[in-house]
Amino acid sequence: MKISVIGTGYVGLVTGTCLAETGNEVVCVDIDAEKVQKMKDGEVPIYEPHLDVLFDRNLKAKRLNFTTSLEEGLQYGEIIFLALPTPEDEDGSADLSYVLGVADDIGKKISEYKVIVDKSTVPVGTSEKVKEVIQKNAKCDFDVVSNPEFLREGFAVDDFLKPERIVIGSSSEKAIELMKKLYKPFVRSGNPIIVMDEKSAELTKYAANSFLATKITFMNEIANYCEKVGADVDMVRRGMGTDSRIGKRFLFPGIGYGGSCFPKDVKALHKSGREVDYDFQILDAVIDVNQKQKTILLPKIQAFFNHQLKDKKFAVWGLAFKPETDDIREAPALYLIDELLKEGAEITAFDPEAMDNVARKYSDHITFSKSMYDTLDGADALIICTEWSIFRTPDFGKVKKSLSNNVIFDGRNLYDIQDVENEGISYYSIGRKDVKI
Ligand SMILES: NC(=O)C1=CN([C@@H]2O[C@H](COP(=O)(O)OP(=O)(O)OC[C@H]3O[C@@H](n4cnc5c(N)ncnc54)[C@H](O)[C@@H]3O)[C@@H](O)[C@H]2O)C=CC1
Ligand SMILES: O=C(O)[C@H]1O[C@H](OP(=O)(O)OP(=O)(O)OC[C@H]2O[C@@H](n3ccc(=O)[nH]c3=O)[C@H](O)[C@@H]2O)[C@H](O)[C@@H](O)[C@@H]1O
Repeated sequence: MKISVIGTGYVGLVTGTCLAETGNEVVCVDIDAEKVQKMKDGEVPIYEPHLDVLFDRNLKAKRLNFTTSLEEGLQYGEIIFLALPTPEDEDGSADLSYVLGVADDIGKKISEYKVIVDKSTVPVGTSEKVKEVIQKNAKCDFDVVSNPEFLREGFAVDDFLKPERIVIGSSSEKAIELMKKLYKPFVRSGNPIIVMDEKSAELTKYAANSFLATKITFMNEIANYCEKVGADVDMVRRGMGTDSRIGKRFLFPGIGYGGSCFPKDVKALHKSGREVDYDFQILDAVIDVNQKQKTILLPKIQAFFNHQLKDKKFAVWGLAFKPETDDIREAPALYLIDELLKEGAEITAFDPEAMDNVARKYSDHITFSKSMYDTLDGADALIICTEWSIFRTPDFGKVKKSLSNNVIFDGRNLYDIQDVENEGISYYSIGRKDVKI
């Protein structure tokens, strides 16, 4: 099939590449000319495991193509995916200007039947709005489908190629059949294509993300409570997670959820509720708790250093909002670093992939190191913000020797308490017993 993808960011690039991988001919459109040129030259503009191999293969086979011309994109595909940003607006709602702006162009530029597929995360009722905007100028038939994307950064290729489910929201039999045909190669593992109305599909996406954010936040509260009463959240997590109704995943406490989606999507659903006079009280609490959780290590750091953080030097391991990505959008590490900088501390950081992105934002304030151990030179303490595999089994001898204050503050509970205690290192983590040497 001929496919166009409008917006070649994270979702657009993964969508385009994976659809080319199953034999479709794909044109990806982006307004960022520099990015388009890089992709044409064979460069993958994001760090995403395994994407480079698929990208390279399909680019060389000429099944994957890039352009800055929206007109070309809109003429090309019989199915047109919208993978455009829906960022947080000033009032917390989803900014639909990218999606509706392109919809306006679609109405003016299509001349034969097209299926317009919304892959962006959008509030309930957006597909109706998109339809209306296109309809204003359209001279041919078209259908609008809501097809939310559930991929996770770091596992995006696997999630796209072997999805647990595909949600298709549409009332058009013709569009549903085309979408089923397109997705047939991806459902070989028996996972379902779930067809529903557009509004339910749109809400499924927000409900899934908000539920997962709530699950994490609930565990963060349990962890905070564990500290007050002397329980160990690791034990509680394992005890709870074995109940199949609860499940083991997304129960890991830490310094809050971040990323380009959970924070904005929880806020957008909350705001959408307000618009119809519905108060999502649970989401109010999730937003509030998560905001505080990002700096939950700060009081522990302050107490350890008797509230004298001026000129203290901190080594920070991990900047990305989670491992296996270079994405720093809403990364908890950056919130904690901001607070430490405000108190006059100095930061030397290492992240396997995200340092370039952070350097662009914090060019004058953070020093970056070539290796995790280099950050420790002259540092008073080590702070861990992202659970990259490389941080899981460090040479504790080296860590201890380099740090002047022999203390680790761990926002991701990477180490066994007993192991760190045996090494003679003071250790503060989330929801577990502190080790005070
Ligand atoms: N990043 C993720 O892991 C996931 C994101 N989503 C949703 O997918 C949507 C897109 O997210 P990302 O891919 O992360 O966004 P992104 O910000 O990485 O990429 C968006 C791309 O669209 C381009 N663009 C903007 N206006 C354009 C226009 N008029 N014409 C052509 N290109 C244009 C930008 O230059 C950029 O390359 C959002 O609604 C997001 O919530 C859904 C699932 C996963
Ligand atoms: O809509 C989206 O963009 C995507 O948002 C999330 O994917 P992603 O943001 O890539 O990352 P997650 O793995 O979900 O992690 C999000 C945040 O939660 C945190 N987290 C996750 C799990 C956990 O147990 N504890 C925890 O603190 C992570 O550190 C991270 O900051 C969802 O998992 C995807 O299904 C969805 O498609």
